[in-house]
Amino acid sequence: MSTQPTLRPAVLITGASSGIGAVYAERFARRGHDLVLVARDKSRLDALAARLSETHGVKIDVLQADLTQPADLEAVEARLRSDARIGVLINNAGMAQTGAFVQQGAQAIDTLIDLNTTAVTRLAAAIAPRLVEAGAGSIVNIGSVVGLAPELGMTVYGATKAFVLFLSQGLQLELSPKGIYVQAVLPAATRTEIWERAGMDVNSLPEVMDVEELVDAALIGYDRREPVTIPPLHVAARWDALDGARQGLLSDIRQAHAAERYQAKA
Ligand SMILES: NC(=O)C1=CN([C@@H]2O[C@H](COP(=O)(O)OP(=O)(O)OC[C@H]3O[C@@H](n4cnc5c(N)ncnc54)[C@H](OP(=O)(O)O)[C@@H]3O)[C@@H](O)[C@H]2O)C=CC1
Ligand SMILES: N[C@@H](C=O)C(=O)O
Repeated sequence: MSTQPTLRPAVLITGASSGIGAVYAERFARRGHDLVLVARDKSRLDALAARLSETHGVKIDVLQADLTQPADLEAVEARLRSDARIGVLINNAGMAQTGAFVQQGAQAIDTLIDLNTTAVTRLAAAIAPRLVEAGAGSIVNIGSVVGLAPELGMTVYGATKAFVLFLSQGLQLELSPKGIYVQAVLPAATRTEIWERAGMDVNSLPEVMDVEELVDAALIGYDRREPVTIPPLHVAARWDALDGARQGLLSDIRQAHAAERYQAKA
């Protein structure tokens, strides 16, 4: 990686070996950012890094890591803590899981939660103090519209993505006043390997977005500093209404007593 000072922060992207992460890598390289690419498949990362650095003239480091493995996760955390050039974290690595809840084994549940929630939180926690100290930087967390409302066969996956949205909104509250931009991106079905990896045929879906269109839309939200970007949502007011209703509900929470409908009848 360059030791030359640069105006553009380096970007660390998890899950950069394919799909959404690989397109983020290409787009940030095109914008002139140096990159740190993270995933398990080193040969794919090396090939992407070689192509992007040759095409765009940026410096690219590859960090092979299985983010469900404690030692690997710690290595990425250490990089985020110590490398002052990294000013943007794209928390993208994730996996899907479908099927009935009663059929899911403990190991599969652990792996899903470790990758989709624990790693996302730990990596944000690793970079945040340094960004706060600098008073600048961005954290982008890739959630999913599946995290907005429960769907049959997606219970644990959806719960992990609801966590990502909640985490992002909490980080916005805490970090925005300190100059940090936090974005939650919520794709719907997008044409990537995630479907095949989870044993699903993407071609059986009625509608699918191309991955380049998804990332380009997410980057428009990023450039506008949107807190929540939902590229497939065609009526933006729907999100405002949902978020507003949640805040409205909070105004009717009274902590001192149970609501009248829960008062024991005399
Ligand atoms: N595609 C879709 O329809 C949607 C996707 N999303 C979200 O987008 C994100 C990216 O997924 P997408 O691009 O679609 O899928 P892909 O399967 O194409 O990409 C997933 C990326 O995560 C990496 N990854 C998987 N497991 C691990 C692990 N244990 N440790 C480190 N890296 C890992 C993979 O690389 P490697 O195998 O080399 O480790 C790969 O680079 C995910 O968070 C997903 O939930 C959200 C909504 C819809
Ligand atoms: N990744 C997809 C589900 O498997 C999604 O979030 O839509």
